[in-house]
Amino acid sequence: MAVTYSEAISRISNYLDQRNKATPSSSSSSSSNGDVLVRLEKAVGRTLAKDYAATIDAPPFDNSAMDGYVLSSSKTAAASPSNPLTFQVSGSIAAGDSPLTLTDDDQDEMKCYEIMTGAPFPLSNGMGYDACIRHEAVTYACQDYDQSQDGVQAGPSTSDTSFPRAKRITLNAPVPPRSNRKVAGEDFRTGDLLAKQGTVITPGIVMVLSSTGVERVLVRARDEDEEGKGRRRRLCIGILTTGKEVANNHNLPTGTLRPQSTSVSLDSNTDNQATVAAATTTPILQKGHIFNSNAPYLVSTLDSWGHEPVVIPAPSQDTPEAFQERLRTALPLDLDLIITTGGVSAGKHDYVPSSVVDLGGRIVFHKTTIRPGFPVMFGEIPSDENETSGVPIFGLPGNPIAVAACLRFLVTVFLTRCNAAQAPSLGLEVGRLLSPDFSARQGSSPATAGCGVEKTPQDVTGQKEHRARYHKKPLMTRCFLPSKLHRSRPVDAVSDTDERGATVPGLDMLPWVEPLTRSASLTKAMSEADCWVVLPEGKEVFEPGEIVEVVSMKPE
Ligand SMILES: Nc1nc2c(c(=O)[nH]1)N[C@H]1C(S)=C(S)[C@@H](COP(=O)(O)OP(=O)(O)OC[C@H]3O[C@@H](n4cnc5c(N)ncnc54)[C@H](O)[C@@H]3O)O[C@H]1N2
Ligand code: MOO
Repeated sequence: MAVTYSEAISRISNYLDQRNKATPSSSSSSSSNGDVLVRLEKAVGRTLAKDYAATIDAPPFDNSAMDGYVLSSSKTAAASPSNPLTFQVSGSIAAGDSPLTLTDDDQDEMKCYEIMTGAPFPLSNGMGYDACIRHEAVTYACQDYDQSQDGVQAGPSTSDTSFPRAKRITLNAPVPPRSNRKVAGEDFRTGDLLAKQGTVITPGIVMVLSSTGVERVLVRARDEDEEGKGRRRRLCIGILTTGKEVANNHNLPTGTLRPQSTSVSLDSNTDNQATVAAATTTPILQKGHIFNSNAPYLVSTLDSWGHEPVVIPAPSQDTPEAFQERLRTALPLDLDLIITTGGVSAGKHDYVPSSVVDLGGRIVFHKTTIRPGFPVMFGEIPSDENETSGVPIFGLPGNPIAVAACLRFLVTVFLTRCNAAQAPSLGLEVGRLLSPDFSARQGSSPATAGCGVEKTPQDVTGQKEHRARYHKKPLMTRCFLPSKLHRSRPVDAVSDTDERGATVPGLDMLPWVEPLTRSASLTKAMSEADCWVVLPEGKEVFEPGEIVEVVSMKPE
């Protein structure tokens, strides 16, 4: 059962109340002059010394936003409760698989394939399987169930949504064309400028650059005094990313990042161009794979907050056994916290929560009514030796913006309550909501983050321009939207009057906030965002000009 955001926070606090933990600290610094090449995840707060453009389309291929079934939407047009349509399940497509090429047979008959979140859509000549339906939205004939195989059973807390093994599925309603399909290039296209020379690097920029395969960046030199961070206590935090589709391009140093400096000074280098070129060559991406943006995002953010991220090598295979083995080998590192990404929702390979249980640990909560980040899990696995308390573990969803939201709004609660180290204050302020036209930026990606912009009735008839749109979200969900803060009034902002046209004093003093995306996977929006807009539970519709909570994303 999903818990509310406030329940999730109080469970984290209660969990920590029951522990009494201290953590050691360490410090280091390095110095250099001239432009330097530094590892991307060490570059937050530094200034870019050159432009960075995308070297691939992102996502690189059309892929599924949900765990479910991929089929031809046109064949579902006649489906209704009185005319249920049955589809044969021909096979399964996992994230990391090469895109399947459909046969004529596949296209002619009432067939479908299981497809997992992030898995490539099948290739076809035009017609093809264009849409995915979530597995929770189909029905199964009883004799088709076989939950005893395939490691599908995911433990007590996930049994409600584990992926059934079925030979046939039945639909009672048409599937809209291209549903739940994330389209190649909808985030950004090859050649798009992702970050300009002179920009101060934020974790959001780390996210977008790493999703195009950048590992090191050229930055301006500075006197590295580490901003006094060494005086603060740090938590040692293990980072483990899962998913066989995630290319292991970011050979992030395993173990702590602190002791070594990976920067290369170009000041006295006679072969600067060649060095930069060699360090900025994009690694080759296999079909069906994506670059890992979660690990660099987590490492860089935690590092900039003064913690000590430790990269745990990715599991050798995408199996529960290999994942559990990695967790076991990380235990002697004496970690204060483990953060994993991916594998927590409803797919066949989503084994993180069940692995926590299999390792003898416990789940404190799994799923919260937040978007993005709904499937997030928090729990504990037993420690290595005779420790009385185990190692706390956050299982964050795989979608990069869900990772960012969960880090900011759940993991920071843990850090603050642990108190040892720096956790950024929420930097709360309020701003007035702008309702931009998301469609310009969203491609055809579904609103996996659960919040969208809808037209008012007047807008639908074409009588008003887009500022008449409003934000709509599920009533009891809390939404976190990566947004841009405008200190001066944007041209298309609504007026400072109330519904009756009366001027509201003081309203013109507030900044404006422009949500940039409602998707959980568009990393480019994260690179442009400087704050989060928080849309609370209990309210579905947010009008343009409405006052909302704003949380800064600026590096501390
Ligand atoms: N049938 C359903 N499908 C999905 C549901 C659901 O309720 N029913 N929930 C959706 C939501 S919400 C989210 S969020 C995602 C999260 O799923 P997982 O945590 O299991 O994550 P994955 O499936 O492994 O990956 C999701 C997505 O993110 C990409 N990814 C994974 N790791 C990385 C990385 N290190 N760097 C960049 N991108 C990464 C991955 O390729 C997928 O596209 O599930 C929905 N599905
Ligand atoms: O809740 Mo998931 O995090 O799309 O976005």
